[in-house]
Amino acid sequence: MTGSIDLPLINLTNSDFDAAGRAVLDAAVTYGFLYIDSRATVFSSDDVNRVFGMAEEFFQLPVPDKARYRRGSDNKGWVGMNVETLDPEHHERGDFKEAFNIGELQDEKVKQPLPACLMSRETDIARFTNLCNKTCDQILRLLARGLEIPNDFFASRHDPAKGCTGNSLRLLYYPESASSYRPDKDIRAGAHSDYGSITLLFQRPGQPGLEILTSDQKWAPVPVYPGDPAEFPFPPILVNIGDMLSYWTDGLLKSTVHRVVFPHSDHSGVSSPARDRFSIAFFCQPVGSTELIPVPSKVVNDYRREKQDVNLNLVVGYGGGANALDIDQHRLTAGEHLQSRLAATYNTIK
Ligand SMILES: O=C(O)CCC(=O)C(=O)O
Ligand SMILES: [Fe+2]
Repeated sequence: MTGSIDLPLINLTNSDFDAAGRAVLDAAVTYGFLYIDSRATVFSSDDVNRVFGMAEEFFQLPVPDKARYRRGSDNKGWVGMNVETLDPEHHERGDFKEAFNIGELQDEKVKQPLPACLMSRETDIARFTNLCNKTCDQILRLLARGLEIPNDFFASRHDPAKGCTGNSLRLLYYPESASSYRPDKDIRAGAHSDYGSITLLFQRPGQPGLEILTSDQKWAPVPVYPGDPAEFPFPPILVNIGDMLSYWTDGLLKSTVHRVVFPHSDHSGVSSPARDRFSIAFFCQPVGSTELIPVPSKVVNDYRREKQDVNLNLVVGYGGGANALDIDQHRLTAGEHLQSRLAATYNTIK
């Protein structure tokens, strides 16, 4: 473990589009992670709090009630405690968490069975996912700007009008440790890289736990706030690059490995109080048929040439997938990649 990491804080509404594009690209190349300043987003704190409120209500339901909405092969629905194993190589037992996955909406409607406490908030869910889509669109355009390719290169390949994207809104609940918790075996979310293009992560004040694997292979905690909490209406949105953007840019953008741990002892040996953690993740993915071939960018080409020259070894480690690329292989589509990663995570590979 190392000290917590200072990730860049980006204002998406910066009127200097070129400067914002360079800043987003730089963060994506250096860390694969950045914060979006919550003082300048399309979200209000109410938008965010409403979704956390419904998550709290849902996860409090008795297990048999939640089990009626169990995750199916379409990846939608409830995932119970110890069911998903994000890092099967290092953890026998599934992650110490629950989740509820909401698939892509159509015409503002949720296309899966929902319990009453979520169904009655369908309009809030639709509003929130629209805002997530808008935010991802802004980020994808800034990345394209930074890579000096047409601004809509990525955004147009994420357009739901062109086919299913597999975008997913995920409510996450990590209970305070319970009697079944085994410190030697349990982790809240095992080390992994994300599968899609970009992930937006919403966190709550006082509920830390996310760590990222730095380039020197050390775990660095990511604070909920990158500064004084009093300055922000709600915690800045954490954004990370997923495997698909990494494939797409030949590893230039980093799909950084991360995990969620229980609160650590501080340096005086005093443990932080054990608490529940809630988070909301929005996984943004390209349209399923999109081929993940290197983008026509001079910045990417220069990087590829440099990489060949120094014969750089990319890290392919925890959870599988991060930055792995073999462009001579069969051209992977976004849909194929997503299916293979989900199969590995839920142990359905034969
Ligand atoms: O809850 C979190 O902080 C992170 C969750 C995560 O990394 C994931 O679901 O991919
Ligand atoms: Fe993740």
